[in-house]
Amino acid sequence: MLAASVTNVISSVLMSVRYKPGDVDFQRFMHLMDEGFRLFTVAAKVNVFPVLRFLPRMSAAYRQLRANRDEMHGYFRGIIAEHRATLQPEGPPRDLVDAYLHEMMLGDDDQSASSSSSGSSSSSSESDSGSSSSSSRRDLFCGKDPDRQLCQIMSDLFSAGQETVKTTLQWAVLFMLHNPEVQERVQEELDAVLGSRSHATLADAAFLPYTEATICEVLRRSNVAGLGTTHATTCDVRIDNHLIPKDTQVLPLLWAVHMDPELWPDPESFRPARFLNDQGKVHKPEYFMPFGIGRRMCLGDVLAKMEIFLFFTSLLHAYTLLPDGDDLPNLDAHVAATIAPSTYKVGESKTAAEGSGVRVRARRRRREVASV
Ligand code: HEM
Repeated sequence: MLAASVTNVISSVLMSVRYKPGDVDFQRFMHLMDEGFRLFTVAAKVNVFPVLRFLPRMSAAYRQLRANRDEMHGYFRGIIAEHRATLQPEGPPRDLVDAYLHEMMLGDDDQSASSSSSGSSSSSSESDSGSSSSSSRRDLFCGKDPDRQLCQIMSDLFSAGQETVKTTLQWAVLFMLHNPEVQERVQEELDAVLGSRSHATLADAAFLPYTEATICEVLRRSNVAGLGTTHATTCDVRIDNHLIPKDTQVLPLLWAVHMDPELWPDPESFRPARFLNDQGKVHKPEYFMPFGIGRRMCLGDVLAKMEIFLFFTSLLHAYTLLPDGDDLPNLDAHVAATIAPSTYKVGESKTAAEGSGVRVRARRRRREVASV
């Protein structure tokens, strides 16, 4: 259920599509995504030891990854074709696909303008700059097959935007089961600020410091993207006594930053108060970096923070999350492209979503509490 909700955010932004959990397209998508993340961890070792690509298991993983990517791109090509057929060139873009198609059309206009001006007049500084901007636009759209670049952008945003937010919410629920006193304090704050309103809006965030601190602690403690992504040194770098030569691939281990006991005393324990100052206001130290840092930090951090806030507050305002039975689910993590919790149940299923990893029943919160 979480996967469907989170997927609908990114798929609306990208291509104005929304899925129901039982949709065949959606099920297939989730399968390709899950398999992709699993195979990626197998195949990624080849980046470090290229000789491994000759092992049958590795080459099979690569072949399957390629087949899955082609299937996904085939689906995206269908969406792009539909968009092209219904595109309003002068209208506001409906989504990212429209915005991209608009840019492509501008690229085509630039190209025809620059070829007609180069045929009719001698070069001027203006036409020089015009042709260089149109050629860079053409480069951006990958020359012969511009839709391929768009398909890849859609795949990247889909996989980066869906898995991370879904997994963070799964951790959030799990930490609430383990820390009922935190859950209760978040609910008290929501009751006080929202009153009888059914859910928070983004404008409420500034008045919910404990809730925001709790979300920060979920992001720190879960380390969903704890391995960062690969970067490279642009010059020789020395750290303590280690020389990292120019052009070395480097993985920023965000997990180590967030679990460093010198920065976060008792780092294993879940304590939202770490992110509150003496006045009870949210304080985020510079070494809190769940979305990375610098120019290539997460492109979706703003969207992700909005989504996590809205989903988390909606859940906790409507439900109290309880463990299924007496035993708490464990906090063991599965390390793949992301760091995810093991499958677990929450209470009994109210909505009987068979096959989902998270089952939220929990009591509907007493409305009289909300109105106090
Ligand atoms: C809780 C949710 C998320 C977390 C924890 C997260 C974390 C990260 C991290 C650590 C990086 C690597 C930064 C670096 O290399 O230094 C990254 C990159 C990226 N993320 Fe996210 N992310 C999240 C959600 C999203 C969403 C919702 C989107 C898309 C809408 C997204 C799109 C991307 C993209 C495109 C990159 C690559 C950026 C680049 O290389 O320039 N992420 N993310």
